[in-house]
Amino acid sequence: MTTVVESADTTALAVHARGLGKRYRTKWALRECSFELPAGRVAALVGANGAGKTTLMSVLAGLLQPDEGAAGTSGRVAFVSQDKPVYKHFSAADMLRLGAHLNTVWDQARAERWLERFEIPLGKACGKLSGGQQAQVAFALAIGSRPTVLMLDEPLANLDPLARREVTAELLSEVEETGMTVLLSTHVVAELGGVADYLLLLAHGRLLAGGDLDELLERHVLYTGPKSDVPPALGTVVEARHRGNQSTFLLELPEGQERPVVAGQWTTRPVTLEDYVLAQLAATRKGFDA
Ligand SMILES: Nc1ncnc2c1ncn2[C@@H]1O[C@H](COP(=O)(O)OP(=O)(O)OP(=O)(O)O)[C@@H](O)[C@H]1O
Repeated sequence: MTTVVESADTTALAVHARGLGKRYRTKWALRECSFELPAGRVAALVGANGAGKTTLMSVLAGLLQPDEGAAGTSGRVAFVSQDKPVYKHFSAADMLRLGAHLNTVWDQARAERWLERFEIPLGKACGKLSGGQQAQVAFALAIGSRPTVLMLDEPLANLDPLARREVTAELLSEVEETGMTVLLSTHVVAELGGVADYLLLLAHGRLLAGGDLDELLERHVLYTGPKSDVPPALGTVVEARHRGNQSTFLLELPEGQERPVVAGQWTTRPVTLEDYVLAQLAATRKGFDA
């Protein structure tokens, strides 16, 4: 579903959540979720299957009522849900006409530009387009509504590797051009390096990490060296892996501590988004943080 919501809240923050919680019957899908997403950022919402990403986006988009806490978004919000439905008998051009009819603010040129960029035939019935092409029609519709906050649930899921790279690049240039804020959920974190600058990491319905991505990664370091039960420096072990005679530790450094220099056979390298997310997912799966 593509939904556009006009919000009365026009604070400087693009999205905020305070103590947000949502349950389905008795089971909490989201709990005590608080964060502030500044305007103009590209935020990656990541977490294992069932972590609560869709639930969070649906609450933020106003499609689900929270059971506790509150959330707000500034300006116009467009939400493209995971299934990205388009009317099967409508062509892409018909879908854009529908977008123009349903939205109070509409940028036909921008929507058409997106379709041209990805070589989506305008006249063909959407039902005859591939899954990835249908997703592009849904994105064009969302972009055409000129949102201030664009929320995309698994936008990269149906796309081939090249299209994934091009969609993220295109989103980034839309952000630069329009100043909009993007919140996208994904399992394909490798593609988000250099694109996302803010991270929201959910585990079991709770926000495990949230904030500026550079700052977050800066506080972490990855060590590889001879097999050892303990890391070569002080810090909180996010993940320890032991293979053969080798150990790898991903550490969160104590607040304010400089990156330590380690001697001997240990090597260190900066932590990437993928390193960090995989380590956190592995840790929560093992129950360390659950
Ligand atoms: N309509 C529903 N009724 C009951 N439980 C639900 C419903 N929707 C989601 N849930 C449950 O809420 C939890 C969070 O689901 P959600 O779809 O938000 O996770 P997700 O992080 O988006 O997962 P995925 O990565 O698999 O898409 C899961 O335990 C799920 O089973």
